Amino acid sequence: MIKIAPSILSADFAKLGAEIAEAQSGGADWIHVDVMDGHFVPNLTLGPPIVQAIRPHTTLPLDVHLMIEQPERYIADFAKAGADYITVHAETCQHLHRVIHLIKEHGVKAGAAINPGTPAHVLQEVLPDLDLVLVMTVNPGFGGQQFIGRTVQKIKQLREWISQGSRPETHIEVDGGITAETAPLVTRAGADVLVAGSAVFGTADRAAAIEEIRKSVQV
Ligand SMILES: O=C(CO)[C@@H](O)[C@H](O)COP(=O)(O)O
Ligand SMILES: [Fe+2]
Repeated sequence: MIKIAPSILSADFAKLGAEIAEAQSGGADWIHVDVMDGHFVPNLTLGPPIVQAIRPHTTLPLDVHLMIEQPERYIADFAKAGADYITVHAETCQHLHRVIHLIKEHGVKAGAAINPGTPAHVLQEVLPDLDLVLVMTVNPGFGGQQFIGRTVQKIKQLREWISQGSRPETHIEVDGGITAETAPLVTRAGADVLVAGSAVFGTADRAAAIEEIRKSVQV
C-alpha cells in the first residue's frame, strides 16, 4: 500500500489546522512536517510548539523530518509534542545508531534520511533499527524543486537490502519533486511513502491532487 504524505511546508501557515484537516479529508495517509534550522539547510521553518498546535487537528500520523544540526537535542521535545515518526539526517549525526535509539526510547518510530549526494551504504549498518528510510529526491531546504532522477537507483538498492534483511516492513519514503509524473518512477524502485508538498498544497483541490498521485502509482 502506497502512502501519501502531504508536506505542510507548502501549506498556508496562517491556517495550518484547516489545511491539515483538508489534506486528511482529501485522502492523505500521513502529514509530513519539515523542520529546518537555517544551518543544515538554508531555510528556517518551525519547531515543537507548532507540532503540538497541529496535533489535535488530525488523527493521521505526524511524520517529522528534522533538517537540523545536532537533532539529538530536540528529540524529546518533538516526541512530547506528538510526533509519530521522527527522521534525522545521517549527515547531521556523528552517532547515527545512538540517535535512532534515542528516538525509539521516546516511543516514536525512527527514520534516517540521506541527501541526493549521500550514498546508500551510509545507512546499511542501521537498517535493522529503522522504521523508515528517507531518500531525498531534491536537496533539502525548499519546496517546489525539481526531482533528481539519479536517486531512483539508490531507492532500488535500499529496497533490495531491506527486503533481504530482518526488517522487510521498513518504509522507504521519498521527498522532493514528487508529482503524478515522478511518483511511478520511485514506487517502481521500491518507495512506499510519497511526500508531496507543492503538488498537493500548491493546488486548490487537495483531494484531486492526492487522487491524481495515487492513481499514477496504481498498477
Ligand atoms: O523536506 C522537504 C524539502 O527540504 C520537503 O518535504 C518539501 O516540502 C517537498 O516539497 P515538494 O518538492 O514536494 O514541493
Ligand atoms: Fe521533508
